[in-house]
Amino acid sequence: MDRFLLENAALYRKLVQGLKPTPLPQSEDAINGAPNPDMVVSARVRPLLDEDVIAGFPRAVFPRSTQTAVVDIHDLYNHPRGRPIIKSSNYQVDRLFDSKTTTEEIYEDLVADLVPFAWNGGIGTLFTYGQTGSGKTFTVSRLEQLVAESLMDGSFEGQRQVHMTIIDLAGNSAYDLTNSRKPISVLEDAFGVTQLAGALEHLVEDRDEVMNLIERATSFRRTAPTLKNDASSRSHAICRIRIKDPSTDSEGLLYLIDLAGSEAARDIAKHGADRMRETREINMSLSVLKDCIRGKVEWDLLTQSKGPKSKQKKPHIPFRQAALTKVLKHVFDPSTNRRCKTVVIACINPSLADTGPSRNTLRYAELLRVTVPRTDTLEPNPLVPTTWTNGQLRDWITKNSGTPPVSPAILAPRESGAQLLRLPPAEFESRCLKTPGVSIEQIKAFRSKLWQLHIDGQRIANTPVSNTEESAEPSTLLRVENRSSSRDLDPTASEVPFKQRIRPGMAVSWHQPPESGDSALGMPDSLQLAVILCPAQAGQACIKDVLGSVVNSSSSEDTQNDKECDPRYLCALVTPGSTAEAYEVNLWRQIVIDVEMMEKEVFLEYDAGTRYYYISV
Ligand SMILES: Nc1ncnc2c1ncn2[C@@H]1O[C@H](COP(=O)(O)OP(=O)(O)OP(=O)(O)O)[C@@H](O)[C@H]1O
Repeated sequence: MDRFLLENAALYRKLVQGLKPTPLPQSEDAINGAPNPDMVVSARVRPLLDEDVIAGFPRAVFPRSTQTAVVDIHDLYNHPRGRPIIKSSNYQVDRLFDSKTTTEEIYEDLVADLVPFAWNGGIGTLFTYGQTGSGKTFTVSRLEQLVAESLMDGSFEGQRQVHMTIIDLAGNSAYDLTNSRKPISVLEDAFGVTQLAGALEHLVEDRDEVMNLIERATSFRRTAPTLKNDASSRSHAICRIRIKDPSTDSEGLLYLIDLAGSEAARDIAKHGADRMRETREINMSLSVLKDCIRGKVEWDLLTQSKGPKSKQKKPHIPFRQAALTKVLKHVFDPSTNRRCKTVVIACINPSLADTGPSRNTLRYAELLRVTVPRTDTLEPNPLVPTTWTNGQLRDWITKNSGTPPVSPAILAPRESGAQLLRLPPAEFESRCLKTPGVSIEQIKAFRSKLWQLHIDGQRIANTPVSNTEESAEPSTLLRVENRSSSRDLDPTASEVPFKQRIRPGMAVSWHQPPESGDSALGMPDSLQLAVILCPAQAGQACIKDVLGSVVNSSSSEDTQNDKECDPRYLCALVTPGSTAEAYEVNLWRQIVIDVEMMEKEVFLEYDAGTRYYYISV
């Protein structure tokens, strides 16, 4: 085959030059949806290397100049009756980098965002994959350096402890690359957490420490010669960076993964049995990885979609089927409910000798793409942020984020309204703070405003349009059914001081008398919130609250005293959730609160997506 290609290289060049632009494929995005900003699938076409040029193989992979992120591969085929012919195929990815793009440009475009995302508690994952010799290690090793520089340059808000582990996986065996490639075990503990038993986790404090670890790991990476690349890696190298916030005990994760090369059948044919088995294992783990990536994206889309979820089939995420995906359990297990951003870089060798594997790599890339429903096909509604396109969102940010306005290009470079609502609060804050002059109070009020609009927007979206006057009554009932807010239904209620209109379901902030001992409730001193359940007198004599106090003390001897005191209410405690600014209502942690101890009414809004309550203004 190689001989046929070399003999016809000049003809091939001529035929490719004479090719008329093939009709553009109808963009899948135009039909199905928009690219998903939480899962970006890109391709990088490396330049032809000197050895390719010397061997005489021409370039066969051509990024389209007329259509973004579409690449053509032109193959040369031997025609049985006549001269060789060209067969072309084209592939669509989210982002395409041609041979002139530098790794620094790719970092800025794709990877730079993952670092603050993980710094603020998210899980950022980067994969490079492709045929051996296509530039995976070249790409990921420079990206690792750039991540280390960004992570350690002190530009992010707050203190973090950064821990690094670097392992590699060859088949089902795992090794610690920072500890002389000592074998380790990938285990799931009793709590379902994947443990890398025996792997060292290094606390790193500056860029040089990170770079030393990466260099040490590279030198221990197991390699075996392949036909394509003398230093080909035959294992998946996983660099895990755990970023812990000591003030909240929460942590973000960053995975940088250089996947083992998938070899072409032509190359495998010349291997021994061991290498064949190894190759099969690599290809199997890549296939499980693909199923997990797609499954997770589909799962996320399902949980964000409207409509009865119980009737929709949940995608299967087979993360236990391969050691690679077991290590990445945090990313794929839907029960962990963590926010994830994933970037895939498919590396492409442009040589005509390698069009088969290049086509496979790009086909795999296309399979990883799961588009999100286009918000511009939903009827846009200025009152429903989930229907906003990026343009509408940017416009709203400019007009509603206060003075100075938050830069929409920094806060929402690509996101739609629905996607911005899913941004973790810390990430939202840190993006806003990049606009000079913006204060933290301004950001909190701005975020509350967006959420308030979103919650009101959900009500609008859920309320059927009523055409008749008689329907006014049922529609009010529907509003009550769909309530997700502690606000009084009567819009004029706020004109009356809250202590004169206390009702079940009202949320209040309150302060404990110092003598009652703050620690008894295990609540942060700064915040005491509760939801009113009923007057304390409604409780039976034997009922006690979480502090062990009798709820209805009017049944005791102090009846007369009590009647003279301020009324008291049995309330449910509101406690912070696992993410910033999110709260849980603890119906079974009840406490009696004197009206005198109540400070003000607060509005709690329930978000069905995260199942937490948020305070709105
Ligand atoms: N964008 C690029 N610009 C210049 N040279 C590149 C580029 N990408 C890769 N190369 C060169 O191509 C060769 C193969 O690259 P690399 O080792 O990164 O491949 P690989 O995909 O990691 O292969 P394997 O899976 O076998 O490890 C190297 O010599 C590398 O320097």
